Amino acid sequence: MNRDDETTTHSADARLVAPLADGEDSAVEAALRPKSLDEFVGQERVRQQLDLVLRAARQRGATADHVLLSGAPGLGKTTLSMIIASEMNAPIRITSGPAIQHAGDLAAILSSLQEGEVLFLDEIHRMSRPAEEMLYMAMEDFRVDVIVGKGPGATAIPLELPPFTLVGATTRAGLLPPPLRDRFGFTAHMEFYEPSELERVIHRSAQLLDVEIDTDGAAEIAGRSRGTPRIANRLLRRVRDYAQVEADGWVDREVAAAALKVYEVDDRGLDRLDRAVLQALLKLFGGGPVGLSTLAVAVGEERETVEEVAEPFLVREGLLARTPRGRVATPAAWAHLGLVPPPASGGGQQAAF
Ligand SMILES: Nc1ncnc2c1ncn2[C@@H]1O[C@H](COP(=O)(O)OP(=O)(O)OP(=O)(O)O)[C@@H](O)[C@H]1O
Repeated sequence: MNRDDETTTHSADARLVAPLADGEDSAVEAALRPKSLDEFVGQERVRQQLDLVLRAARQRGATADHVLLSGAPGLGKTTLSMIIASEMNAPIRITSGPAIQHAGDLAAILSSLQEGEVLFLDEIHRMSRPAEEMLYMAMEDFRVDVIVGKGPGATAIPLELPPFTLVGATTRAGLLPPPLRDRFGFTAHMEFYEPSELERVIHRSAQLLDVEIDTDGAAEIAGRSRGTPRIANRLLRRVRDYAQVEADGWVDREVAAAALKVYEVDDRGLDRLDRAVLQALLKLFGGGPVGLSTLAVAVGEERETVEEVAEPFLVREGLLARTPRGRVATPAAWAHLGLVPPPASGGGQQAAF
């Protein structure tokens, strides 16, 4: 799923549990970002490996190897790139694949880098082909060929670059051409966070935002955050509003649960759209199988919204299965909505999932 897909639908935009940043997130996130590897919660394996890569580079007095970070939105790729720069005591330049449509755009950025600078290229899989090819040489030889002129008279002028560290981020490592993937010295896949890790994220953010929260309150929010720190931080801010107005600013389990009920985020992190999809699947179609288009019409949404915004989380949670014959609810979906599968229909088929 790319950003365009996720942001074109109004349902996706308005969602409290959307993994992509909204305007408010961007304003607050800078204040909540961990500044060092020690402060970065979870992702133990990635953290350990990255720590070694950076320490070794520092000891050698060299620029760190290029790093590729892959994983879903909101798991901390931008944060980690800033940490890499700060651990290497280097400046950072931030850009993204869609912003680099021409090789010349990339040449301009690369030629203005300082020695040792970190270049963070978000959504690297969305860069144009000519820019991508220029990047190969830049990564490997710290050199680019700038083409001057057009047609038979065009000449390539080689341009030396200072050594730099490229940090590429992608939600879809599988879309990267192998020659690009192979040029990264270190590749890290970021996983969704465990509830206990999200609890630590929430406690840390609560402290920075001056929110009083107890362990149970943090656990309640963590369980609804869909494994994603960005969502955890966003839910915390909404709970803070509720607590301020209704509970003297204090957040415990009851306050967190009551707040998130107001915002229609249930105890598993499903929101209204997710539940509408499940409810239609169970109540109107007996648990499926039902075609995606039919399901979308039943919930009054675009096909893409159901497929790209609601379904990935439902599938990940084991509530819905995509089969060649259509969408099918799992036994967990019936249980989650407190419904009993009809004996003669979906129930039997669902046992297979
Ligand atoms: N491991 C972590 N510990 C604490 N906070 C985290 C962690 N990972 C992410 N966050 C917080 O979550 C928010 C989103 O993180 P970030 O912007 O780095 O995600 P991202 O993976 O780059 O997302 P996107 O791809 O959508 O830009 C930030 O506010 C950041 O502080």
